[in-house]
Amino acid sequence: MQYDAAFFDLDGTLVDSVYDLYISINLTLSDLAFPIVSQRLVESWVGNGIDMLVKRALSGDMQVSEHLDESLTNKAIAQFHKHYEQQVGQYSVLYQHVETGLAALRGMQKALITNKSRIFTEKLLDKLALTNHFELIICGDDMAKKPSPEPLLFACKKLNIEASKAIMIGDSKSDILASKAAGIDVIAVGYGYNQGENLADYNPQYLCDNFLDIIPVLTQR
Ligand SMILES: O=C(O)COP(=O)(O)O
Ligand SMILES: [Mg+2]
Repeated sequence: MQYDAAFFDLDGTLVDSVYDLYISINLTLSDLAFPIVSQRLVESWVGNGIDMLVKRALSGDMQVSEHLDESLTNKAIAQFHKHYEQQVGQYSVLYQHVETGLAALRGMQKALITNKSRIFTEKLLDKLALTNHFELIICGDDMAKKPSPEPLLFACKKLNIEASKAIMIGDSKSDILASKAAGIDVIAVGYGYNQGENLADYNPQYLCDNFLDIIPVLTQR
């Protein structure tokens, strides 16, 4: 087989998690008397971890305002933690064919590499019965976040495989850039949260519109 291990992103790749994030962000914003924001905007801000999501929400923009007050930011992050801890997994669902696809890859080593914090990742994986699919789970607060190649290279080391024998599957440019920097092939999925970017511009080796389409890429000889 061309690949020995598959590294999966979480939000926007395996799980459509935006509604829980949208609710928790707006509860946070209304606690602080900030205007609430649309689900579409929240979706475009997901993918660089929770602190960044909160900062973008306070700024009302993808580009974080340089005038954000530090104590306000810290308060907002703490409020978000409180709300998301209650909310995580309530309305999050697996994308179509994820269960079938992961089952089809039973013999292959799999790691989950997400920018989401560990406390929320574990709850979400548990609620969706995904935990047992993965030999290794690396979260955004364990080490540098994607687009750093660090979590991908760490996974290669832990699973004892060459970068050229691994492939990453993700929905954002962070996943593609991290893979390229690590020398790992990447499948970009077109159904997730692309942060308003055209993923093809980042030249992933493969582009798939459906989770099942990744299986023949992973299992090709
Ligand atoms: O930004 C997040 O918290 C989610 O990140 P992920 O897409 O890497 O799972
Ligand atoms: Mg993602």
